[in-house]
Amino acid sequence: MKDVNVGICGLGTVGGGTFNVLTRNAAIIAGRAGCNIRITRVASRHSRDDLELGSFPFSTDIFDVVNDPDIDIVVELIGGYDAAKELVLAAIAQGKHVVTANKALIAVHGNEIFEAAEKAGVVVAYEAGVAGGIPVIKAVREGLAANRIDTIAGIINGTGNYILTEMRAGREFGEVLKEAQALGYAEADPTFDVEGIDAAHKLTILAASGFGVPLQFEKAYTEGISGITPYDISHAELLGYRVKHLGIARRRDDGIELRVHPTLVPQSHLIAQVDGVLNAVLVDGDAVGQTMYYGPGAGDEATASAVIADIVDVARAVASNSQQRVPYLGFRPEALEDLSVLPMEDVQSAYYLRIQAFDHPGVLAKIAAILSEHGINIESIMQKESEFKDGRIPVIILTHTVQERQMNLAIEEMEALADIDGKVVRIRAENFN
Ligand SMILES: NC(=O)c1ccc[n+]([C@@H]2O[C@H](COP(=O)([O-])OP(=O)(O)OC[C@H]3O[C@@H](n4cnc5c(N)ncnc54)[C@H](O)[C@@H]3O)[C@@H](O)[C@H]2O)c1
Ligand SMILES: N[C@@H](CCO)C(=O)O
Ligand code: NA
Repeated sequence: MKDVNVGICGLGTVGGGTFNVLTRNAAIIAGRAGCNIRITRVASRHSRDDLELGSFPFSTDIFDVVNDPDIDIVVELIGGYDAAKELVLAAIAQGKHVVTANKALIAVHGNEIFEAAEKAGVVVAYEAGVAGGIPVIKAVREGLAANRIDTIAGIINGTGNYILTEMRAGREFGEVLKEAQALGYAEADPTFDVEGIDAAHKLTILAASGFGVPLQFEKAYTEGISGITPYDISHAELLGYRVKHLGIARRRDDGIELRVHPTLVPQSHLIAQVDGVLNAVLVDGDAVGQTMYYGPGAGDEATASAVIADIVDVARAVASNSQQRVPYLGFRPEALEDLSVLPMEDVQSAYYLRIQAFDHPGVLAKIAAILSEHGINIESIMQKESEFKDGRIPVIILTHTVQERQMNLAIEEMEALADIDGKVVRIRAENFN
């Protein structure tokens, strides 16, 4: 059997997991790949005493991997933008294939990287970057190749889902975030998880590869979970909904909705049942209907599973000298459609609203009149006995689907009423029927 040589850059959570699984399952993997996949070099800022690294060269300089003429595949697991981009472009320039788990890099610099890789005839594979161990890029680019895909939505950040799940059980945000960091789930900068930036990176990649459009991360709408209160989580539950942090991409005739935000989903929907570090991605194709992909979204060996699946794909091509490639974004570059991301005001959604009203006669009628003027229908309304004993009563409303522009105007008018205290809390809601 032929040898295919792999160099790993970055020996942290994912690098360590990749090393361990490739070593432990070498025979199984060789049987599937039809070649021996050998780690012949590792580079990282620090070595790891807990790994049995063996006799191959280890260095602290990642460019030692790129410059090693014997290496066929460079595995980028350092994370971040600048050094990773330099590394990947240098590998491509040397005619080496690249496997990465770095969704930030692909979402922000992917158009440029893929163009360079196409010219050089090398693969840049990124399955581990999207929904961790779930083979969702494989599903979207290959398994669903027959379909026109119009909706991709799901829970695509493990850390955020872990936090929301634990908050539902009454735990405190900061404490749970620290736990997710200790478990190796969180990004180097955990605001990427909590503020939805990481989910927006992944959604950008999913939308591009599912819809066949260029990567447009800078136009994604991103709202995090740091403003979600236990009060709204429990009141959503009373209404039969669960608060989840979702990425939602919709292809419409006039453009693409690309948005990450906390979302109410019916408790009965499969997505509502996805807890902890697990992720789930729902894909709606015109031929197949709705399919859902579920599994661990982060963690060392779960993510390594996806890294190695990409290594196997590339190794098969290297070992058989094949020039056949799956296009980077599922579609040939010349077939990508010039469809741009819609402004958030054009997005359509249902809404959960929490309004702190003073207990004045007629206040409910005024709220209803404002909503009605903007064509917003009420699905249900709940007026709570004041828990604050200060004359304010929370009014909770669930609306039908409406354009965000209309909702913005209605909220502005409600907040201007003397009968209403402070800001109206708004959380979007989706049914995915
Ligand atoms: N942790 C997860 O569950 C997970 C899941 C999917 C994708 N990812 C992605 O995988 C990548 C790695 O994440 P991680 O959690 O393993 O991070 P990590 O911080 O645990 O590991 C990164 C490693 O790279 C090394 N490194 C960083 N920059 C370097 C440089 N310039 N030169 C040499 N070494 C350098 C660090 O010393 C560290 O050992 C990131 O892009 C991340 O977004 C992580
Ligand atoms: N920080 C990311 C890692 C997986 O991409 C998450 O929690 O989902
Ligand atoms: Na994946």
